[in-house]
Amino acid sequence: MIIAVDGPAASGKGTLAAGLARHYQLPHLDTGLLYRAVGWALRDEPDGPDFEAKAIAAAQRLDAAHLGNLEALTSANTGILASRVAVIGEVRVAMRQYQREFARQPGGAVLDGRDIGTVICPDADAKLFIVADSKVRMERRARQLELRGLPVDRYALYHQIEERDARDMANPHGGFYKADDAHLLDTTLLDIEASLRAAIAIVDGTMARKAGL
Ligand SMILES: Nc1ncnc2c1ncn2[C@@H]1O[C@H](COP(=O)(O)OP(=O)(O)OP(=O)(O)O)[C@@H](O)[C@H]1O
Ligand SMILES: Nc1ccn([C@@H]2O[C@H](COP(=O)(O)O)[C@@H](O)[C@H]2O)c(=O)n1
Repeated sequence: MIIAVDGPAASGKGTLAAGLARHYQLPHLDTGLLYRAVGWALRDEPDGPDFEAKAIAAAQRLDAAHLGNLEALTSANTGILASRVAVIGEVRVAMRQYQREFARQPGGAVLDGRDIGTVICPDADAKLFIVADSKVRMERRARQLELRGLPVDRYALYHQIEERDARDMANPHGGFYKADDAHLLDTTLLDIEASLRAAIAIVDGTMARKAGL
């Protein structure tokens, strides 16, 4: 079974995808980490003239087995860099095959990102599109950073999330929208457990319908 989980920044899609993977005992790929790894490779020259060429080269040599530096990869600045490299068509092409192979492994997989249900796995068995109010997303991200002992400027964080959303939604090479057959799940008023219960109910319902039950 392939489960596609998409949604904007800090909507909770990674948390839900990991919970679904545990529940259905499937491997999970956070595809945002791939883009973050390419963005991170460009951290020392974010405004250099060769940004695009270097991003493409970094994407083409990316070894997805080495996404270990989570502290650096999940920082807000790396998120911004990731959204900048993600608008480069050749970067997206270089990432595609790995994601599709991951999805097609025996038994299936859970993938979360922005274009899983639309571009990477349009035939996924179940698709979820996770949303939450921007201020709630900012507050969740702020608490996540505070738990890591990092200083948080909520005003800056809110604008970083908005900037990333705006760039992602305008991405001419993206498929950053809800697929027609994806189920919308708004987690604004749901905690993590309630969101996961709702997501499992959606997946079970989708699979039952497809099996004609
Ligand atoms: N329903 C929820 N209620 C409260 N907190 C949540 C909920 N869902 C996720 N969180 C928390 O919000 C933070 C962001 O969640 P998560 O990393 O899953 O979002 P994401 O959409 O994958 O983010 P990104 O796009 O930046 O990778 C985490 O600290 C997570 O524990
Ligand atoms: N399938 C995807 C996943 C991510 N991106 C880009 O990477 C940025 C970081 O992703 P997070 O999921 O970790 O927030 C994101 O803002 C997108 O620009 C993507 O293009 N496609």
